[in-house]
Amino acid sequence: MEATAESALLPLPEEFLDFLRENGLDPSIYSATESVPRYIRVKPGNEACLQELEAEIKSKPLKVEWLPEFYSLPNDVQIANTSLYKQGQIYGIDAASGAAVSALNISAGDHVLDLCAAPGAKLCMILDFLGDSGSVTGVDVSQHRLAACRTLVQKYALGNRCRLFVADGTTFSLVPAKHHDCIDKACESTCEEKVDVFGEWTARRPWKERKRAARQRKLGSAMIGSVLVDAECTHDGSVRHIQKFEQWGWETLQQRVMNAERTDSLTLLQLKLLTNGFRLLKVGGSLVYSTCSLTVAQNEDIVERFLQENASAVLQEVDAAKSWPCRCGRIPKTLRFDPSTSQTSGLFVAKFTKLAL
Ligand SMILES: C[S@@+](CC[C@H](N)C(=O)[O-])C[C@H]1O[C@@H](n2cnc3c(N)ncnc32)[C@H](O)[C@@H]1O
Repeated sequence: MEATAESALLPLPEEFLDFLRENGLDPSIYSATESVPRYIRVKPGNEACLQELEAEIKSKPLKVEWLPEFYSLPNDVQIANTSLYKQGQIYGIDAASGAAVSALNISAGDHVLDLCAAPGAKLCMILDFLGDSGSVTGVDVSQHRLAACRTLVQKYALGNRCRLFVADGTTFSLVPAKHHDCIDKACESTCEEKVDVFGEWTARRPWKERKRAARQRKLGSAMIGSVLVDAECTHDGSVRHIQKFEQWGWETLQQRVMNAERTDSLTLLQLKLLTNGFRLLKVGGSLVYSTCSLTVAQNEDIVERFLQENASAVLQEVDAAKSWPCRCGRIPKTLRFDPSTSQTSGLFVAKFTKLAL
């Protein structure tokens, strides 16, 4: 695959540039990678430890003024070997991902559903927001990715308010099929097989608390005030992800990102995940739909189709976004982060609430 003059500065194949043009995306996004820093989030209350980090990496973490607890580092700094990372005091998470979680406006005591939870950076942030009350239910269809999520939750000592399920988010119900009757046949087959594989995981909790949690589970979706649908997508907005194809081979990029059939089935999956997440949301609650794709097909088109099919859904303004370095999507109130506008990874964010009809 040969690079054209236009792509001379970009190590991108012509097919990918065509994909970007077809989706109205500016290829120069991918040349802004040098200016996109690496981001970390500090566990709440641990900001004093940053001096130690500075000494270790020999670079000063810079406060991200628009997002509490976030700091930027030069993009070539590796944090995996730092003692603060190993001790579970800092997280590696892009600022745009942090913004998607912030958009939910979670407060202590909320019950939150994370429908595509693994590997779990956003789920950990939600748990940190909740503090000592409320709960998070994390769901992911991939067993090995959810195992990584579980490891992360344990590392950051956040297990007490979290339960994780290997299940299909398009049919997941809060009360798993293993213990209760399923709502429909499709759910039955998917949930039973998947939930049995991994089961429900929680850290050890006192008996009283478990009893209360079981009561809350019975109340089911009436409790779910916030839902995050960070949907599976082509990841084309993640420049770091796209760069990895240089090693993996550009032909895999063709299969995973540009394959039209795969994209069609992905958009269907995205719509189903959004629809099911919304079904489980209580009236007046908030749902954030996000993807790390920048294509309209996986973002605004999904939002439009979803709004057409769900009369009780309305788009909401993300108030905090007034001070965020992002731009509006094609639909008012939706948000787009990208490397050149935001100096973050690419991310689309739409926030909905549910009306009582
Ligand atoms: C963009 S990633 C989520 C990242 C995660 N929110 C985080 O912050 O680490 C999308 C996830 O969706 C999961 N997924 C794909 N299809 C799914 C489905 N039908 N139900 C639930 N999860 C699914 C994938 O396994 C993947 O882990």
